[in-house]
Amino acid sequence: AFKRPKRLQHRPIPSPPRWPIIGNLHQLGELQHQSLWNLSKKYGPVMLLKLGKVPTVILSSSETARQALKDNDLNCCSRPPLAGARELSYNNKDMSFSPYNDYWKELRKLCARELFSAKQIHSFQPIKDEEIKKVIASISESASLNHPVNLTKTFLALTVSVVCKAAFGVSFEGTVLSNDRFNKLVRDAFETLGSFSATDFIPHVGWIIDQFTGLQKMREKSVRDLDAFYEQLFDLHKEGDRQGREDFVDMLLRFEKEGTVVGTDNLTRNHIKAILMNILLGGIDTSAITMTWAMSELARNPRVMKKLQTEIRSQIKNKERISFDDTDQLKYLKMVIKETWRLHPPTPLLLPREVTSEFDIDGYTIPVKTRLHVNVWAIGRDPDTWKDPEMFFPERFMDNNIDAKGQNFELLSFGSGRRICPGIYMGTTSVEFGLASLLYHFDWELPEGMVVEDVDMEEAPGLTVSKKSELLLVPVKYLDQ
Ligand code: HEM
Repeated sequence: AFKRPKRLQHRPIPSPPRWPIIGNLHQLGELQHQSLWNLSKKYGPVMLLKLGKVPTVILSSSETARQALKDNDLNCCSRPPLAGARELSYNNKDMSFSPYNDYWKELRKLCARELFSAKQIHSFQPIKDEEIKKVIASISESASLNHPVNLTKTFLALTVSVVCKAAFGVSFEGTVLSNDRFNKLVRDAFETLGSFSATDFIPHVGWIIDQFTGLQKMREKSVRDLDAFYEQLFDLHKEGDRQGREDFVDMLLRFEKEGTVVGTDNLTRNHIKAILMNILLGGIDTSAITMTWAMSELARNPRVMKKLQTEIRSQIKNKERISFDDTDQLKYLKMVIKETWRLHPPTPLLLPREVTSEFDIDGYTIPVKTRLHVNVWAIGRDPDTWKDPEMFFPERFMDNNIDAKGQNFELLSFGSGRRICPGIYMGTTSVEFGLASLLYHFDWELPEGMVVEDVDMEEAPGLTVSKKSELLLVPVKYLDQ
């Protein structure tokens, strides 16, 4: 048989030893980004794993991430077919898990215009004002009783209510997903999306394993519960029932009725459900997770908390509402949020990409059909990029222009390239507004008997990574108002 001359042979990509059938699956552990980080310290920033039958390359440095997401974006901007995602997205009819095709391109354009534009997001401000008012009133009550507030739940409830009203035009209370159920549903959905499912990796018999481990059952339950929620939303949007401006759901339902073609597809109910899933899962949890991690870091770093509150209080003074112009001036707040994303990127391995044309990274050839993960969590802790990487030190962003908008490969919390998160502005402004409001109105103390070392920073597994234990802090009303 023909053999390539030695000098033209591909260098094999460094790879940990593997077992038959499962390959390297056993090395992943529960917190995959951490296991992969440890492996990359030994095997380098371009590392090949065999996850069952699927060749998977993990990139763990800003330089290798740049080569993939910038220099070769077009060669790797598709998504692999995944069993869990397929069910939750009605056969990949959503934006996040759709392969790279005309439907995805048109859908992204449509959502950019109708949902993610600065104009749309500014139009949601009255909703945010109203919802934050309720949150502040409820925290004030806890403050007067000296009771701790569960900030994990508070942030989730805030983003749920804002997103539901803004994007879905309905009040979340009273829908089939009451708060606590919603919380569990979102975590389960992300866990099923984040677990490496045997169906994807082991041919023919993998699905039996997923039945056995209960993953399939959990997945079916997530799909069923979410479906009931979308159906209720559609009922609430029935013609004639509502007045006022057309919201995002009204618009999608109108497109369905008019037989609108998006790329190659006639928009159907299932397409709409899949798109709503993206907003529900993509838009709510990530922002809430960011705020919870930020407050946890602030609780552990009283110096940073004080400095940030001084900035916020001198900017806001006695204003009744916090505007976009206000948060835009809060330079230290922006640094605190970036530092939070460096250490706690909500989606630590981004969403997986699939290679559609062969290309090279660091001289290694990445073949077609390879699955690609960028370990953003590892990049945020890379000692070659960051001095004292484990330290929470927002001032590190003072002397550089690094931001998270996809141009700086050291900070990739939203990804980069064609698949970059379309909700950057929506997410960033929500996080800025939520944190500024709570830090303006209250000082935050640790519950009685706790010291800063007791704030637990352990992570919970999933496609998005949240803080494992809930964050409880005691609010003290800021009286200088
Ligand atoms: C702090 C907030 C957020 C973070 C950290 C975040 C993070 C991410 C990341 C890492 C990706 C994958 C990028 C890649 O594969 O390269 C992504 C994709 C996506 N995000 Fe976000 N996100 C946030 C907020 C939002 C919001 C508010 C929405 C919508 C309401 C949203 C909707 C989406 C969608 C639809 C995609 C899929 C894009 C595609 O594949 O074309 N995200 N996000």
